Amino acid sequence: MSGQRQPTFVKVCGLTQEQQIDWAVELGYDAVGIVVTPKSKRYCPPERAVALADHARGRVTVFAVALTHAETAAVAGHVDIVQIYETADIPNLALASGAPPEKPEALRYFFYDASAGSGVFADIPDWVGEVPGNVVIAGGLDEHNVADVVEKFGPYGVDVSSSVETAPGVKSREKMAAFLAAARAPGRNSR
Ligand SMILES: O=C(O)c1ccccc1N[C@@H]1O[C@H](COP(=O)(O)O)[C@@H](O)[C@H]1O
Repeated sequence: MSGQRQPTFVKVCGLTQEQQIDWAVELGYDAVGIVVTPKSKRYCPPERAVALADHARGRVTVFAVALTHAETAAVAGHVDIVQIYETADIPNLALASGAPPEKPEALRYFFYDASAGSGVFADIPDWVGEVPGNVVIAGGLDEHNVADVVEKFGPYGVDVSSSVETAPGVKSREKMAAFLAAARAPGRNSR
């Protein structure tokens, strides 16, 4: 390691329209998430999810987000990373959980997420700062609390959905810009 600090990885999740992906790319987000579990209020059915993924691919890292591996089957070949709330034997796995991962070394990313898109923030346990690898913190983050979370835990990245919306699945370019600026505020880029 050179000791040089990398900017915090920032993902925006629950995008439902091509324009929202364009905003994420223009603003400089590292990754976008397309939600493919029918249990979500931001659900994109397979045809829409594939269209969105194809629109984004090569411009930004694309995540398919679901509760189970099975829910990602239709879109998995069109995305870079599969983010699910159970383990699976796949190379591009982002495991999301509110509990410590058993095999962090097998993961591309570990998402500490106790919210699953609810937008509710709760105190983050100290063990999150000890998990090795690419740890991304999610769950009720917004432009007002994200800098403190980055400063306290020094995660690889952060993820947001609810707080950059005006309604479920309806992202606001202004809110997305404000969140990104707060996440990468000078002196807070600690990965
Ligand atoms: O966004 C959803 O609807 C969703 C549904 C099921 C699983 C995960 C979901 N989103 C993920 O939730 C977190 C945090 O979201 P929020 O900022 O609290 O609204 C994030 O990791 C999304 O990827």
